Amino acid sequence: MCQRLKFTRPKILLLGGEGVGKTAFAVRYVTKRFIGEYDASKETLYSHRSIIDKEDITIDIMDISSDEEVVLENHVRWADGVIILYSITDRGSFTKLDFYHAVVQYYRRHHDDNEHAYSDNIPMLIVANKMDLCYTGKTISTEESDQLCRRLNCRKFEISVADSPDGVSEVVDYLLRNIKRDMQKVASSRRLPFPNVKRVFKRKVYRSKSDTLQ
Ligand SMILES: Nc1nc2c(ncn2[C@@H]2O[C@H](COP(=O)(O)OP(=O)(O)OP(=O)(O)O)[C@@H](O)[C@H]2O)c(=O)[nH]1
Repeated sequence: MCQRLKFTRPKILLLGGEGVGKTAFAVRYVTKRFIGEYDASKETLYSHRSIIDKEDITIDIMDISSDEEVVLENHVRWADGVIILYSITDRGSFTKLDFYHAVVQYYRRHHDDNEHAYSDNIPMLIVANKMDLCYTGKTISTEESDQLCRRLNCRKFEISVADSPDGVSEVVDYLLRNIKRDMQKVASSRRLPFPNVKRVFKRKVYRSKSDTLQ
């Protein structure tokens, strides 16, 4: 179950190793610009208005630079969707994908908070960033990362935040549609008893009408 069923303000969390391009990704999405050097501040929340499938929404994107347990726990529970980035030039950041994936799953499934029920299956994507550097020598191959993403059951996107804003938009739009679909699924499963009640009620009315006619 998910505690938020309204798509008007979806929340996206960016995770990934140091220097993979999380801030560059968020700034690119919000401003369409790539400025090269970014503040390595602890966490920044970016808010951006956009039209998705004719809906006017505000998207919150959280960029955190900490692997502290409590920080990860709070933000994973805050999010409606997660993007895990790695840099194709940094094997350490690729190896960390398993860790972030496990952390997200763990904190969505284990909590003492009875007031909120969190969605276990939060939409999660993997982004291979810095594809503009793919010809420079030691990089993570597409085949290797495909294999890992299949095992983690995550959709992967290969982009270069530096090269163009298109990949970033494609990733965010894809995640937003998945968040929306999940929220609609939960909302309709909560509405389910009502059509059943209606059907039973209609049947009763019909039966009592036909009783009077006979
Ligand atoms: N070549 C190339 N460099 C990139 C790309 N995306 C980001 N960078 C560079 O990578 C460096 C780190 O980017 P950041 O956005 O600060 O990375 P981060 O993940 O937020 O880093 P931390 O907050 O320190 O964890 C910067 O120098 C960026 O200019 C890309 O697609 N290609």
